[in-house]
Amino acid sequence: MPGTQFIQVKSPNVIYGSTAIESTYDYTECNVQYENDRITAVPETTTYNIRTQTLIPKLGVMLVGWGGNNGSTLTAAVLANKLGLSWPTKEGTVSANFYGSIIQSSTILLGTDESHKEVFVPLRSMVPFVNPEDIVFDGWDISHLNLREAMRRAQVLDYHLQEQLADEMVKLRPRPSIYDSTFIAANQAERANNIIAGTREQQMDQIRKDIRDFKKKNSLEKVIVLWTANTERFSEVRYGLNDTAENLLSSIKKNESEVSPSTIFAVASILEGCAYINGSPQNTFVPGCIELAEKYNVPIGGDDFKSGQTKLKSVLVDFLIQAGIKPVSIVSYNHLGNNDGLNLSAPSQFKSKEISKTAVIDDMLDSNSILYRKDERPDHCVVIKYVPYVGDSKRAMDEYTSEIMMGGKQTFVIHNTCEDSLLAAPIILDLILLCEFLQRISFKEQGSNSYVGFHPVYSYLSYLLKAPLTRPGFPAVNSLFRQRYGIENLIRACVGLPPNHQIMLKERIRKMVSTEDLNGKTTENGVH
Ligand SMILES: NC(=O)c1ccc[n+]([C@@H]2O[C@H](COP(=O)([O-])OP(=O)(O)OC[C@H]3O[C@@H](n4cnc5c(N)ncnc54)[C@H](O)[C@@H]3O)[C@@H](O)[C@H]2O)c1
Ligand SMILES: O=P([O-])([O-])O[C@@H]1[C@@H](O)[C@H](O)[C@@H](O)[C@H](O)[C@@H]1O
Repeated sequence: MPGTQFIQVKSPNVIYGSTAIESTYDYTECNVQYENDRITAVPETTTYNIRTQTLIPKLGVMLVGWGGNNGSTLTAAVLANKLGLSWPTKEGTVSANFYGSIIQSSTILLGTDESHKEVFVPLRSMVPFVNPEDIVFDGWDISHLNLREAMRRAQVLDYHLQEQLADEMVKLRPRPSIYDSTFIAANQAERANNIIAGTREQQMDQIRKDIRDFKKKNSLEKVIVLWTANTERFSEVRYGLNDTAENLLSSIKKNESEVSPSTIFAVASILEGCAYINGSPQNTFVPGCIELAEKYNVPIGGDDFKSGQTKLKSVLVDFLIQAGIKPVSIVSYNHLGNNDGLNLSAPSQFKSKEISKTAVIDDMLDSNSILYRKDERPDHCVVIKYVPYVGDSKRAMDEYTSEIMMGGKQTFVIHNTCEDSLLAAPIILDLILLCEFLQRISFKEQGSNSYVGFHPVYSYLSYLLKAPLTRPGFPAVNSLFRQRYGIENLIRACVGLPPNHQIMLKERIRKMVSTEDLNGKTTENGVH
């Protein structure tokens, strides 16, 4: 398989310019109409000119919760790859890699060669992405530990790797952050020694100042802010508080206690023109925050990294229902011993996680009215327990029971050890790289004069998130492979390639042979 040199598409539908790839793409969707008891499908094709800027910006990433297990692990992993580190383990020498990142470690089906062999190429070789090793990291944490101490506290990475990274990681120290003890578990209070004092407006102004300072000090062209801090309880959504952008800004000015730290970070990022991604399950994006992002056209995405137990669920339930098998009972239990688990041991914070872990199958259930009556749901139970000894090595145990033909039952019992931060770190990296890439794409309908970008709610990030935030009025898709196909086929569209349809006619249509091949006589239709 070729290295990661860029794949060139040779077609009249794509031009590789010095600063952009310009493609012409026939986008076809199928509009469904209901007429009494009849359903009608009406295909509709729109031809777009797609422009993908190819100049890669100097990118800065500011992590909220930088000193946590995920934040310190991601920072360490990128640094280890940048330095090309290897380290001894009891199984032998391990080298730094980006396994678990679809952009860094997955491939895409490009087509078939002359021997009909399918050719897969690195996803990142189709269009330019930021090189993770060029990212400049910064961030905030309510804990004052530097990243070397945080990495040690996390107990995620091997000792010999930590030792090699220590001198660089010790230089990184999280900025003071916004702490509100009413939003995260009381058991987090002892960590909170690195805090911005003042009103919500003063705190937001400091966050905005931090972003500008980071950008200027590192001569950055683009900054993305990502929340990987602890799970907050849900904020109340209330008329006059956070239902509109204006009311949300006014509530911050009035120091309203129901405006969460995560929403303040989101507002600060949007006002600074920086994309904001929420890696936790709380409802950071209250309606007023979404409206603000739309008003300033600043990308937002969330919620809650899809890293382990739920990621598997979004595959298994999709497979079962698409196979015409009816899941009737799903029990997802896990225990973990990291600080996230400690925070989640509090009821209000667990509730946020329970919502995101439970809602992930709704779109799949609604997709099959043969198996499920409207609003019929399987028993679905989510349990999370805090067991300090296992640390970041979360132990997930699932039982899926389904009805099969003629009253039969099928039951899966799964034990799934999810190394939480080593699964989440590449997810966070992909959220950053994909979010940055999406900002470089614009569309022009043929015949119109101007190019437009994506709606600021980046639902392409859904593949990486348990509770996908979508544009108001549009449904969430949780099926993992449908989410992945959306990303793949967007990338193909950017270089003028049609979607991967999997019909494979070249193999499956009977071969039309020339009449000379048969018996020297001309037959009517030349068909074998
Ligand atoms: N596989 C996974 O690890 C996974 C998957 C999905 C979601 N998540 C979510 O990601 C988040 C981080 O997970 P983690 O394992 O790194 O947790 P962690 O507790 O190790 O790290 C969170 C960090 O955030 C800090 N923090 C808390 N409130 C803050 C604030 N207001 N401002 C700045 N910093 C703050 C804490 O001091 C801590 O260092 C959690 O919300 C978790 O639910 C994790
Ligand atoms: O992503 P996933 O493994 O389904 O869900 C996980 C939870 O089950 C777990 O308790 C916690 O470690 C993480 O925050 C993550 O959200």
